Amino acid sequence: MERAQAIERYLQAVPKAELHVHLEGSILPATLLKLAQHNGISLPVSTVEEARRWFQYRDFAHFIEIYFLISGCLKTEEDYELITYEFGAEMARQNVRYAEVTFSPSTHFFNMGIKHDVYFTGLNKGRERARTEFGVEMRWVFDIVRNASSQQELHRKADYTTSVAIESMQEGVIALGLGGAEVGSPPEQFAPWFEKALAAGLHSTPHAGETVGPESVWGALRTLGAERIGHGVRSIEDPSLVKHLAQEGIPLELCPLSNICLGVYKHIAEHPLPRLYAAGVPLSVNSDDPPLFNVTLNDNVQALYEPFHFDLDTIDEILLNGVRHSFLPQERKAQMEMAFRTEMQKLRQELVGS
Ligand SMILES: O=c1[nH]cnc2c1ncn2[C@@H]1O[C@H](CO)[C@@H](O)[C@H]1O
Repeated sequence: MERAQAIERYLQAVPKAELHVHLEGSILPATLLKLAQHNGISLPVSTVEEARRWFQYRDFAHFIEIYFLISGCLKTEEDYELITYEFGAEMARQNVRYAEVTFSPSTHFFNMGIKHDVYFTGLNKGRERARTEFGVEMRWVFDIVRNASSQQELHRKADYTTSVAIESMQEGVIALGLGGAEVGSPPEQFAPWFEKALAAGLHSTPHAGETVGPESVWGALRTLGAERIGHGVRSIEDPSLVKHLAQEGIPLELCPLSNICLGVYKHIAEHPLPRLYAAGVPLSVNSDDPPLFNVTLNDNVQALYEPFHFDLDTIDEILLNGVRHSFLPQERKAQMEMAFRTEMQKLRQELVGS
């Protein structure tokens, strides 16, 4: 029994890097209630307990509905600064040293009327305070929200997201993403914006293969220049795609507990992560929208030990993938991987004895 507890303590303490986590999906419930009240937004819940029960989803569309409501609770620069600062505090609690954090500018600009310099000044003030106070580093992934009521709206949102992402490259934005409901919104139509973003020097990491099958991952690889895939978990359904991902070394940003909470898989024991790993597909473990699933990144990491039964050396390698698959410059990645390895060895001796 105590070995299992020692391993749990080790997995909490070990340094990590996270590549797939949404800022608006990480707002702490108590903070969300305060923001809603302060900004005159009426939510169907008024206590943290009620919020936790509210975070149960009938299906993906229901999740997006709640996600949209939550995004609407943000109004001032201070609100954006607060949620980013608190995100940094949570990183420190999980021993996450580096995170590439997804944010959806078009929801705030078009749906809530918040100007770029309001939300982005807040985001970067919060990011800087978290760096100074907790020693955690964040970079931004701005994602195009794929759902729109018309082609014209889709173009407007994609144009806006891509241009603010390119404009903000010197202030921490490192990649263009693609989020929202995949059903009925295949990746191919977003090729022009990803072409523009890649040409400007941004990286490409669209969501694909989460709520739809392998064809969406093929589409993201072939037409969006995807260097990583958000989720991509349903690649498992196409052996030729699994082989391609392994041979080309294209990383998947897996979020196992998110897939259970959103009904992609019924039980964690049937999640394809072990099969993808065994097939040689590069993968990292991420939390996606932790408070919205009432879990933490460390709960996702713990799943590698129980129920996936990976040994600690393998778990350490999967955690180091969070550094290796990041969009940091090569030398920064090498430094960070070295520092993580040294700390892992020390913690393995101290906490597990092996
Ligand atoms: O797991 C996810 N898949 C797709 N979109 C997600 C996920 N988590 C959060 N979002 C967010 O949902 C919004 C849709 O309007 C987007 O902001 C997207 O980033």
